[in-house]
Amino acid sequence: MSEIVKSQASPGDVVVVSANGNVTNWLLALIEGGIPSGSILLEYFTGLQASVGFSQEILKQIQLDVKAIETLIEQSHYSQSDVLAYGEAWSSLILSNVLSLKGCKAQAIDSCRCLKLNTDTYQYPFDQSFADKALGQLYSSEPDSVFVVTGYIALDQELNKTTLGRNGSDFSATALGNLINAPSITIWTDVSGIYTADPKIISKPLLVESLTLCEAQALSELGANVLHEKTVLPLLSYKGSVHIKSFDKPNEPGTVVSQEITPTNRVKTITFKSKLNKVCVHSIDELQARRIQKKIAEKSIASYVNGYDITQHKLTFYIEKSDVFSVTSTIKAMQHYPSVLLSNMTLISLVGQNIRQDKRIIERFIRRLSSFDTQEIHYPNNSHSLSVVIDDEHAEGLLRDLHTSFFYQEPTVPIVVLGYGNIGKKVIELVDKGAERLGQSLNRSIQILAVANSKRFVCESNGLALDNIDGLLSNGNDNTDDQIFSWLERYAGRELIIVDVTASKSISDRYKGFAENKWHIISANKIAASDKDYARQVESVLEDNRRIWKKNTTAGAGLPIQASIKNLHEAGDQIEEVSGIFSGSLSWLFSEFDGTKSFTNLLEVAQDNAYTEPDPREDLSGNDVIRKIRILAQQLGFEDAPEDFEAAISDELLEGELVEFWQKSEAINTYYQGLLDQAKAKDGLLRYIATLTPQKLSLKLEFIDKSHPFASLNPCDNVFQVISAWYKDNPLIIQGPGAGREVTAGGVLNDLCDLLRGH
Ligand SMILES: NC(=O)C1=CN([C@@H]2O[C@H](COP(=O)(O)OP(=O)(O)OC[C@H]3O[C@@H](n4cnc5c(N)ncnc54)[C@H](OP(=O)(O)O)[C@@H]3O)[C@@H](O)[C@H]2O)C=CC1
Ligand SMILES: N[C@@H](CC=O)C(=O)O
Repeated sequence: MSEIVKSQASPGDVVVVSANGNVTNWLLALIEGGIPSGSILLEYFTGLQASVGFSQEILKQIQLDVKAIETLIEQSHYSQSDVLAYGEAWSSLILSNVLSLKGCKAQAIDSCRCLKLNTDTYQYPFDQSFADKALGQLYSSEPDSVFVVTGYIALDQELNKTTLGRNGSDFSATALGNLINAPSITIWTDVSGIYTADPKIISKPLLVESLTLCEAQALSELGANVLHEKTVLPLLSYKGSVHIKSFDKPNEPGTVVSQEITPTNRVKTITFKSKLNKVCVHSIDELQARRIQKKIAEKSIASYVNGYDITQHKLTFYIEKSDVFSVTSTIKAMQHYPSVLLSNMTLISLVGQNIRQDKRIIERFIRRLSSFDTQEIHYPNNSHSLSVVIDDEHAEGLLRDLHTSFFYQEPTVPIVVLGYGNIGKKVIELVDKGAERLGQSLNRSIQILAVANSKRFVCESNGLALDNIDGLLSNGNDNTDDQIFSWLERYAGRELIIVDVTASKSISDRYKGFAENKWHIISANKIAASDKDYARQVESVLEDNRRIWKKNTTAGAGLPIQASIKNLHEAGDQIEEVSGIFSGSLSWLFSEFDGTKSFTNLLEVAQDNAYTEPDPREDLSGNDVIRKIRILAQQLGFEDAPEDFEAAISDELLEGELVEFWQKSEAINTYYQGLLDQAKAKDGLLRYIATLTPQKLSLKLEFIDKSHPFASLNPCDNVFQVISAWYKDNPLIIQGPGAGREVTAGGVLNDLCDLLRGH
């Protein structure tokens, strides 16, 4: 410790010390008769003198003090505080002496010279003017010294020595730091700061870099060893910074307690207090209950989960086993009758600024508890903690479970969603609703960094709040020239997922750049995937960069056709043919179109239902299905087969701009009425059928018999009939909705899960 003080302290700095080693416990044992003499103290200090080399005079002084203590105790002529105060006095003498011997001028100071307790003032426990006067004198008489002040001891209002209870030295330190307006206070301890959980139970807890004052206070009220409740008290009015560091690893950053109130809404740490007993006091009113609580607090005894039941007139709380005797006798002395209801209980609490205002944290907490037999959930009087009581036997298991759940999710891979139309909006809605569950099942948190449409984009490095993307986009950044990619440059080379739910060629042209930037891609946009040469180039860069391209929704929306082909292929099956209906919009249109409503009328409905492409001519021209055929052909190894594709509409009806297309409604309706009449005349049905074999890729608008396997589909269904070596006489059929918001967005989320699972 002397090396740390020497390297870090300057003249005028205050170092507050507690008693060395076990000294306070030995002094107590001497007082209580647990040990017959002070020889253990003498042995200890003789050893210490040999190892740290403080002066012989100090050792002699300690020997005299120990003799004096023994005599006082023998004569029963002492106050406990006076005896205990020796521990800190010796400590400050030794440290100041060792510092001086090392060339760092230091003075041992009795804290009773500067710390005097105030009358019952909760917020300002010490007398400021008393401290100002004493410290002012010290600074002027010893301007070039470091002051080594005894902790744990102060004067009471009658100017008698008094002890400050458990962790009293830390309390003295924060109190003195506050009284002298120190720019910073460092609490040196045997751990490197505050951890996400007790390192004795959790093998690899994370260090908490910073705590807000509210978090520190909540933590201290839950019995944290490093930050005692009283220690935090002076910090409520303190303006400087507070650090918790390890004297074993002084160069590590430790934990900072900051005055800033940053509403991070996340769990920072989980506290664990075991071996608690539940005490209950029956038949008392609320005022009596408060008096009991006050009395217990005055005895510096921590009580937890305090609750007064107004209907049953009873007070319940938990205390440490070692405090049971003192608490029950105190209550009995107040003419009430306590009973100890439960023993060996543990209090586990989540702590984080405003976590109680985040229903997802509460839901996750409750969900984790459901697999444990817990005693009671407790909502403390602040919004920064959430507690549960469980028996000691199962407590460590619950702590491990909670710790994994709240801290061991792998860091999120940030996601960017390009396209905020039918599918993009639904994807974000599903992520927003399911992020919690997804995070749990993937053990990764999901975070969307940016969302764009063709005009605007919004971004937030810490993740966007997903419940108001419409509002954010309306005031978002200009994206008319794909400006989002300038913002995204900072992520080049970092893992990121691009979700392309546009139908844009300019975006698909960027896929190679995405791959070069080491970004994963999830596409519902079929343009890049259907261009075999370009797709190969993209795949090759992705492979070099160990990144993934998921594109299941580019054929069959959410149906598992691509995965099934891949699995069969990998398992050794030989696929000979895949045929079926691959257009959701045309499947729906040809099922619904019976002449009662005009075709263009139905086309508008299909568009409203998000079955069509943004430009429905892409569906009618066959382009959309052709893309799907080419995507599947690559997976089947049929990509070089000759193509024979027919549109589902005559070419002249497609000519011109989209508005001109809609102006030709009459001609379009006449065209389809003609086809319907032909189908009826043949007692058949109109279907747009794709067939893939190694010899040919074809797409045709056909009249099929009503008994044909592709005849009786639900409107909008896709059907994929797979004939292979294993599925020869009885083909494999994959059938279901082939277009629509939910199924497609669901498919995109499936891709996301697969990607995050590394499939
Ligand atoms: N609908 C379905 O059932 C299925 C659709 N898909 C595919 O999903 C994709 C999206 O379809 P859908 O949501 O219906 O189409 P929408 O037209 O509803 O949405 C497309 C979105 O992309 C945006 N956009 C266009 N260009 C850009 C750009 N350069 N940068 C950022 N955003 C851009 C549009 O912006 P703005 O709003 O400003 O126009 C719009 O928000 C299509 O590729 C489609 O083939 C795949 C399977 C099924
Ligand atoms: N427009 C497409 C939507 C899905 O890819 C279709 O009709 O199938």
